[in-house]
Amino acid sequence: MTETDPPEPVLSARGLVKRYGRVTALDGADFDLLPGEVLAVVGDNGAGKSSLIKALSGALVPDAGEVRVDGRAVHFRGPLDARRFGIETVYQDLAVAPALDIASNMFLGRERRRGGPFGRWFRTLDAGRMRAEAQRVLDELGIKVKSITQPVETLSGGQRQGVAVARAAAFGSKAVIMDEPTAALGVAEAGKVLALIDRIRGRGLPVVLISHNMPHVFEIADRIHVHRLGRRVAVVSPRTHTMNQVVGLITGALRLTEDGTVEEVASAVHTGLSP
Ligand SMILES: Nc1ncnc2c1ncn2[C@@H]1O[C@H](COP(=O)(O)OP(=O)(O)OP(=O)(O)O)[C@@H](O)[C@H]1O
Repeated sequence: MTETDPPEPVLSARGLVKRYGRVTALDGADFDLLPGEVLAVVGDNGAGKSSLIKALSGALVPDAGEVRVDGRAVHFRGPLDARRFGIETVYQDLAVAPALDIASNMFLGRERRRGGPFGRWFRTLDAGRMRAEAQRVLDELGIKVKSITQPVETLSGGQRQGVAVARAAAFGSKAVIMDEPTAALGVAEAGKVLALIDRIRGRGLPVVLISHNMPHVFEIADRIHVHRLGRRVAVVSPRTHTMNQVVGLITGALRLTEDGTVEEVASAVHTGLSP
């Protein structure tokens, strides 16, 4: 690789297809996540964004196409397969167990056992170690809570989202994928989640962010993947393109040319169908 070569994507996909009966959710979708970046995925309702990230996180098995990790083809049969590759996903519906405390939530399904015969034979949990580790991750990410032992149901929406994001950041070693992490939050709490994403990027972990919130996307993303009708139609930078242009790409009013500029898509009236 020379200095001018683009970096190898950490996570990528080529030609993904997913059909639900007559509906084509993914229609030959490509995807590339570069090291250390925040990549926003934007698109209209039904464009196939969720289907795309489900394929990348193992929650959906595509009918055709390929997912690659560090350039090598992988075949995820479920979310656990993706996790084994260090790909963690935070879903829109906040997969936390409300009655359990913060530390238990962070280690849900990955509990630490005590060493020695107790851990081995009685499967005794190492609560102290889990609490200490959970606290360390929260501190590192700047998430403030009263106590690591408080039930998650006593937290605000933003704090809960923080716990879900912290869990992904703690276990993700390759990439963190987030589906609308700020959708249900107020302005202040959404700001904190954006700051959290920034810190995760600061630790060198790339983040995929699905969002309908254009100001958030422009605030945090390094690049923007525009999804339309089941496939990637453009990748642009918030530094070189405006929000209006991105909205035009989403609706199909604009398209990206080879040199990276955008142009209006001629309507039927302009295409010679009428004199
Ligand atoms: N399990 C399913 N069964 C049937 N159709 C589905 C299923 N999941 C998604 N679809 C359809 O596939 C298309 C793409 O859906 P998808 O959820 O991926 O889009 P999206 O861009 O994430 O939309 P939104 O922004 O509204 O969440 C839609 O037409 C949707 O109705």
